[in-house]
This record gives sequence, C-alpha cells and structure tokens, in this order.
Amino acid sequence: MTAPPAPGHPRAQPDWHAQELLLMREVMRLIGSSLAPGLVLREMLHLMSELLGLNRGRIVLVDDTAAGAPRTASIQHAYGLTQAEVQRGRYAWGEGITGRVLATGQPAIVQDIDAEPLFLARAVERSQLPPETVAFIALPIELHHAPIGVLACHRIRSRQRHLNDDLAVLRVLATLVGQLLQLEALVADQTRQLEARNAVLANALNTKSARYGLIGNSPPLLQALGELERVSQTQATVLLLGESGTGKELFARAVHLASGRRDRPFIKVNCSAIPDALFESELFGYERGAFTGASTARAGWFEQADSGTIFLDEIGELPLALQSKLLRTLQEGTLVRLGGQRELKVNVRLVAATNRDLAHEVEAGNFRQDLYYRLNVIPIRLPSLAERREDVRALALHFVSRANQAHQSNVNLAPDALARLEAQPWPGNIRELGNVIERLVLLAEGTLVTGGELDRFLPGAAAPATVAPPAPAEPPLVRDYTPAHSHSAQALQAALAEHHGNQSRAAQSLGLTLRQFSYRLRKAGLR
Ligand SMILES: Nc1ncnc2c1ncn2[C@@H]1O[C@H](COP(=O)(O)OP(=O)(O)OP(=O)(O)O)[C@@H](O)[C@H]1O
Repeated sequence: MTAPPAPGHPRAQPDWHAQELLLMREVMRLIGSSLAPGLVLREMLHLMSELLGLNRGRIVLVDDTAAGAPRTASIQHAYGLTQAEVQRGRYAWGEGITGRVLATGQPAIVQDIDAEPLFLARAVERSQLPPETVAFIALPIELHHAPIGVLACHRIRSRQRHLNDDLAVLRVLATLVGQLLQLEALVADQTRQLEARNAVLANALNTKSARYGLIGNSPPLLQALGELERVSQTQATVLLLGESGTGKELFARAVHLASGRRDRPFIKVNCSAIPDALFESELFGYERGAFTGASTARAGWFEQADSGTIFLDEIGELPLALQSKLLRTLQEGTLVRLGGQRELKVNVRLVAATNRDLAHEVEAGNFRQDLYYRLNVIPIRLPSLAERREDVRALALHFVSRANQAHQSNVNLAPDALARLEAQPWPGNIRELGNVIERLVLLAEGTLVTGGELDRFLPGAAAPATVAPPAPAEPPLVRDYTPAHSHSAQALQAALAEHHGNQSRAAQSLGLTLRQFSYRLRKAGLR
C-alpha cells in the first residue's frame, strides 16, 4: 500500500480518488465477512491512516452511565494510539473538541491544534505528534439523529489533498459506523432474547425437576417429593399440609400418578366449594327419589373414583355429620348412597389437603378426632415458596413458557427480572407467582421484560394497565390471588352480620371464596 507522501517529498501524488475507493471497498468487504464490529472498525481506522493519511483515528462512544449521573464518553476503538493513550481518552459532555461534537452534533475542524484553546491533547500529547502544523477533524456518529459518539483523527495540515475531501470521506465513514453499531445493538438484543428462550427450553428439558409437572430442585421440595414417592405405592391415606397456593393439588395428582392407580380415575373435590346441603349427595351419590327432584339415581364422587384416587381439598371444611360417614367409608371400604339401603363396595385411595391446623380444629370441636387420626397417618408438609426461593427462577420460566403457549406470545424475562422475582416475599406462594407471570405475558410492552418493567406487575403496584387483558380462550391458568390482609376485621364482621352469619353469602358479597373468607376470619381472630 502507498503511504501518503510527507510534505516536501518529491514523490508523485497518489491517486486520491482510487485510494478512497479502495478504502470503501475494503471496509465493505470486511463488514460482509465479519459480524464483529470491533474488527471492522479497527481495520477502517487503519486504512484511513494507510491510504488517506488520516492518522490516530479513534471512535469515541457514549459510556453507559447510571440514570442521573453525568454523561461521559470514551475511546472504544483506535488505530495508532498506545494503550495508555486510549485509557486517557475519556471526555465529559461538552468538554474539549470531542465533548463539544457530542453535545452539539456538529462536526469540528481544527486547522491548527496549537492555536485552538479548546483542544485538550488529552489522549495523545502534543510532543508525540509531528512538529508540523497538525489538524484535527471530529465528526458526530449518529443513531436516529442523535449523537452517540465521535469519529476523529489527526492529519498534517499542509498536504496536497484538500481537507474538504477528507471531510467528505469521513462523513460517509461516520454514517457507516453508526449503522454498524446499530446492527450490533440489534444482534445483542436478539441474542439476549434467544438466551432467555434457551433457558426456558433447558428448564423444560430438565426432566428430573419436572417430575409429575412439579418444578423445582430445592431441598424442601425434594424432601416432600421423596416422602411422596415412598408412600405412593401403599394404600395409605395421605394428608397434604401447606399454605394456599403451595401446590397441594399438584402433589395430590403426583401421589396418584406415582401409584399403581395411575390409569384409573383421579377425582378432585374442593370441600370449600360445596354447599353443606349438597355434600352428602355429591360425595356419596343418591338413589332415585332420595329427595325432591332426584328422578334418577346418581353415583357420587367416591363411586366415580372407584379403583382410583379421590382428592379431598380443604378437608377441614367437611361438615361434622359427613365426617363420620367419611370415616366409615375409609374404614370399611363401603358406602351407602343418600336415600339408599345397600352397602356399595368402593376401593378408593384418599388424598386429603388442608391449610388449617386440624389438631387445633379437633380441640375446638370442629373436626372429629378419630377421622383426624385416620387422615394423619402420612402427613406431608409442602414448603411455602419463601422456603424454596431457589425454585422461583425455574417456576417463573415454566409459567412464562406456559403463558406464552396459551396466549401465542413470546415474552421472556431478563436476568435482572428473574433476580427480582426471587427476592419477592410471595405470601400467595406459587399461585401468586403464576398470576404475576400470566399478567406480565399478557400486558408486557416488549418481548424482553427487565427488572425495572417488572415492578408494575408485582403485588402492591398500581394496576398494570387500564386495558383489560384479552379474555383467555380457556379458563385462566391460575386462580386469582387476593392478599390475606385485603379486608379489615370490621369489613369481615359487617359482611357476616349483613348475611346473618351465612359465611358463603358473606364471602360472595366481598368477592372472596368461602375458603378465602374463613382464612381471613381466622387471621383476624374472629374464629
Ligand atoms: N412445584 C410446582 N411446579 C409447577 N407448578 C406448580 C408447582 N406447585 C404449584 N404449581 C402451580 O401453582 C398453582 C397453585 O397450585 P395448587 O392449586 O396445587 O395449590 P394449592 O396448594 O392446592 O392451593 P389451594 O390450597 O389454594 O387450593 C397451580 O397453577 C399449580 O399448577
């Protein structure tokens, strides 16, 4: 390659036009063959020096500073500068020539750096430059019409080549640099999204932690799972204990799936959702004519679960009269339908769950002691989410992928968002986490949710948006979570009084389920 002639040198002038074209062609070729802008930019600065005599080229880019901190910029790519010179190349906004180009977005041409008081000579000291008059050219690098950096270089002022020609080439190069950096940012963004997606898939493939659909590898979860697997093959009744939303239903299914009954029915009964008057007929069925309107006989849940598993959720809500009937069925393996005489044989494995302290209910006379003993043969305590914080990430990724599938969306969580989720208290446990993620997938504005954006979806934040989420095609994946302190003791009492002590109606008037209502009563010390 031809070096530009030194001033006063008798050599013939290079063909500048050909040199410019060569520079452009080489830079384009590099862009086409490498996705790494660092390499392309350095080579561009090198060719600027070799072919056009534009020396010590540097690209100064705006630094990533914390919000509110003063903006600065520093040399990110350079040619012909020592490491120490690059290190020194940091500029405050508006400082010196480089800082001014950044602040104004206007190019600067310093004809003689020795005569320009604004020129800082910060990166390269004057003593390191040739003794002739040195010019400095600096152009803004723009992204969406805003300066994001500066392309600058030195040149010996008195050369055959016009400064204006250099300026024209540098303008093209500065535009090119802006576009390359934009492409780099786009690729980095997409890579981040792909990495987040990859984490979801890797999580889904981790079969060990996805046993029976139960996500998590924390010691308390594994302990509960271990206990479950040890008892699953027996016929023993299992009592699942744990706060609301800890996964009792999923565990009950796991007991069923891990047992020899897995191909037989699994019947789930939520005791808190059945009105007292219907309990017996729902659970044990009825004969024709058992009551007005019973025009045909009907098998109850127990019969339907025959040779399979019945899951009685919220067993603490079972009325006392039914408790003795349930005990008989468990002890003798028989039942009598409502209005019937015949004893029917049933072979059902019972899994029961409660978030109440049953021993306390026994003491208070609300629960039969003999039934309690019968149920409490194998109690398994499910940890709260706060006790298994290390599972939050895996659970969050699981819910994200489930909600993405359900709503045909493609939302991912950035690492800082996952870290924030992990630090939350989660009083509503896994159900609450699932609800937050579902809302977030429906209402997120971009496809990558960062820690900052997560805030508005977390409990306690104002409603995330005024738009109603689109109605899901199927029932929502997760039930709604209302914080346990959502109603004052007075509000609970007033609702009870208004409905003459009828808890179901009082609960309904407050928009709560019976279970949520009675839980709040207990919390408020009213029961
Ligand atoms: N380990 C887990 N892995 C994946 N999802 C889970 C896990 N545990 C619970 N879930 C999900 O969390 C939600 C709440 O779980 P579940 O309904 O089983 O809780 P629960 O303890 O029965 O609550 P409640 O006592 O209020 O009925 C469900 O959507 C369930 O699928």
